[in-house]
Amino acid sequence: MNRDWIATARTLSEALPYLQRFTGAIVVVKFGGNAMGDDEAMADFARDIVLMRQVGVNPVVVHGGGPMINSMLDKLGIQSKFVRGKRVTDKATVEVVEMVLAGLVNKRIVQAINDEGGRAVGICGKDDDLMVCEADDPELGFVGKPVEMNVQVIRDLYNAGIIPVIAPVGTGVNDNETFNVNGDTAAGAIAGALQADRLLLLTDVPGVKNKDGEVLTEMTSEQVRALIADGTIAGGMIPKTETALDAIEKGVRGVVILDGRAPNAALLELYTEHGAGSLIRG
Ligand SMILES: Nc1ncnc2c1ncn2[C@@H]1O[C@H](COP(=O)(O)OP(=O)(O)O)[C@@H](O)[C@H]1O
Ligand SMILES: CC(=O)N[C@@H](CCC(=O)OP(=O)(O)O)C(=O)O
Repeated sequence: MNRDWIATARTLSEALPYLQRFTGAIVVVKFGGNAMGDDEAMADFARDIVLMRQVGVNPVVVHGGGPMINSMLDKLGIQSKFVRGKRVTDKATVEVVEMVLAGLVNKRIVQAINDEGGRAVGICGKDDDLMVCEADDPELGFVGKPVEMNVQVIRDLYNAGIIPVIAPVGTGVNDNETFNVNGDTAAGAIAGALQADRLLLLTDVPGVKNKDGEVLTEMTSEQVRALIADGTIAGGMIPKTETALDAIEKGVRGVVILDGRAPNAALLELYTEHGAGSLIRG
């Protein structure tokens, strides 16, 4: 018999304890703009999500799209800068952010999942008042900090067999406000409110690296705080690791930062003994 088939059957058989462990689990997957790649990479991601759903997990996708916002802002001649990993967002910018995230990027992911045979429905933090925000910091303009989460809509969707795909655009406490929420922050707030079993943060590096550039496979909250304090964790990795700490404090059982460009990254993490990326636990 073909050796590859035998190896495939063995891999499936070895996955049994993991399949059992994650049946019924709530797994929030943050899909970062840098992890999205081309159509083939998008289809691979979508297939992994559909497979998770097929084997009894409740996947909840929260996405970013920073590079896609950058390219639209460029086309429109609008400048933007980042402070501590977050985009300074004025009125014109927040309109572009909503258009790109809740529109183009959200629907691209929804379509990719549906093309793989799943049932995805795309929403943003405004739908059913899912994510109510306040201004994070006056210096950042319309950047939102989630202050109230109404996650019943997410439960209603996954209980109906649907995969929710969520854009990190929030509503405000006052009427007619729109906030740009960092994708990691939104994913952490959603995972915390759902008391998720896992939060997977898919990005463009294999994990959190130490001073020597080596990936740390397991970390405690304390170790993460030390790496932020001494500057080893910088740029976009700051909101990501802060999100991890916050989510764990809110009751998420484990947060994994991993390379979304690696084939089948999420499946490797959930269903093999090797795992992938950096696992952060209390
Ligand atoms: N200690 C670190 N370990 C790994 N990546 C780091 C670290 N410090 C800073 N980074 C940077 O953080 C980036 C990931 O954040 P970001 O670009 O915002 O990703 P995403 O768009 O996927 O949310 C990496 O590409 C890397 O350049
Ligand atoms: C406040 C803030 O910075 N919001 C982000 C939202 C998108 C995002 O987080 O995208 P990635 O996950 O691809 O980085 C932004 O404007 O770029």
